[in-house]
Amino acid sequence: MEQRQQHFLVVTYPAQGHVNPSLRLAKRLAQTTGGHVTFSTAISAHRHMFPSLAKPDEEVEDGLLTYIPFSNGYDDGFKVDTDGDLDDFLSQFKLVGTRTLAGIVHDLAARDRPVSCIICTILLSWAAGVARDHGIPCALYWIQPATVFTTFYHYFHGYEELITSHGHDPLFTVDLPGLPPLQIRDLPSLISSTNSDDPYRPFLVGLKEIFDTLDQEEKSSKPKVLINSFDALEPDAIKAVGNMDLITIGPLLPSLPLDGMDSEDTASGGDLFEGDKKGYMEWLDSKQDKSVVYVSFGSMSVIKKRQLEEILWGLKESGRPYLWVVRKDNRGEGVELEDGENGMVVEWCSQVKVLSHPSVGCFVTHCGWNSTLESLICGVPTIGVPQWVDQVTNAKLTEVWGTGVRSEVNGEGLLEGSELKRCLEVVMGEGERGVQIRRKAATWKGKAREAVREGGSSDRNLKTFVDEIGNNR
Ligand SMILES: O=c1ccn([C@@H]2O[C@H](COP(=O)(O)OP(=O)(O)O[C@H]3O[C@H](CO)[C@@H](O)[C@H](O)[C@H]3O)[C@@H](O)[C@H]2O)c(=O)[nH]1
Repeated sequence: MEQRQQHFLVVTYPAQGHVNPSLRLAKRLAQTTGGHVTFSTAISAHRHMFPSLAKPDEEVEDGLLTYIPFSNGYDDGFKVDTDGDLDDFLSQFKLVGTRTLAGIVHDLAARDRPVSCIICTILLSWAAGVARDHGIPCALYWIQPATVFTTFYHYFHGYEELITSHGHDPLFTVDLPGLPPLQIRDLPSLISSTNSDDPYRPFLVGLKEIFDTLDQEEKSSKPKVLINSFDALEPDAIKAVGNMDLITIGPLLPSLPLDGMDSEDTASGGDLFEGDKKGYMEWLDSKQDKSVVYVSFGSMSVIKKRQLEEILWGLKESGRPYLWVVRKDNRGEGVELEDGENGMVVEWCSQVKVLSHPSVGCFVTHCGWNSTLESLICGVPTIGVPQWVDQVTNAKLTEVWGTGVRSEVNGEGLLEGSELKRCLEVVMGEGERGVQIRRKAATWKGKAREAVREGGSSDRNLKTFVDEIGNNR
């Protein structure tokens, strides 16, 4: 009997840090299998990915992927600060999302394109229920480091009390099986935070649901978790949860800027924000190699006025040219930032292109996992200014790899301009430490590229995963 083509349905949360790695995986799957891949995020993100659609939920076909959005009940988007309670949002998301995703799976089957595997990212554990109801295998795609996965695993399996009871002691060291010693300040903020009013706390409930789902699955088979990381980067963390298969398939980029492939195609193609029209790439062309400081705190961080002023002061004092991404909606009220003599401020850029540019010498980053991987594969050393969730752990990891430094904040949690200036001097200056950091960044660039190259560890892992899904049908 002729084997049916595989059809992966990749489902993701409607945020830039989730859309980018999911879209990259979807494209990789389509190229690897030659089969159908459908990408599905909430309408609130889909409408920004395709701003010219007549209807915000319209299906899109681009020759490689099909894009079909689901509704989560918030088709115009949701912001915690202004639109209400995160708890209500997540419950509604689950309720409406379950129904509308099930509708998509049903419709695809009716169109003779039955889904053979659902892959979902974090915070969407309910998608596993949709898969189960339709008799379809489901895999979790963990879009943060294996170290963070393992940390949460241990937190939910016996270490909660130890971590919580030391929440007030940032320097207390926790030994979690398979991980290097981590201080409380290095653990994801959702579990180390002592602030019981943290508006983001409901995310922890969402994460618990993921691990409950995996525990449930483990009763009948070894759960498979795809991880956007690579073997050489986190060898111990990957093996630290023996009852699950952590399958590294990263670092996934839009189209890999591998040697000979530093093409136009380093744009992600899934931007939820409008790119700045300023000629920042030409501006970079005019600068010397490795001289520019690139500053970006991802898609979500809101930077307060005082913090912006400190950063501006530090950048100016360092005397180095800088390219700084600060969207208007992500800066404190009343803050005006203008292009300076030696610096350019943009609303949104094509980050992988920027990091691939030879004139960029340092990335001042909030350490979102995508930014961390992008800096690694482009060989750009980092100064970590972590804000929340996994970012503190990611900043710690860059120090373990030797590719960056973590900046220190003052008693008010503020990165002072003088500290930024100091870090820039460490990373970009001629001192011994800077030389070593830059050497390590170059080494890890090579290892990251090796992993995703044809025949590399991540490439092999993805192909094996695809074959296993195919064989089990
Ligand atoms: O001007 C810009 C700025 C950013 N980006 C891209 O936006 C993405 C940002 O992702 P990330 O660096 O992970 O930051 P966040 O958007 O903050 O991501 C959220 O999601 C990540 C994955 O779960 C977590 O690691 C972070 O902590 C969380 O804040 C990256 O791919 C960047 O290349 C651009 O293309 N242009």
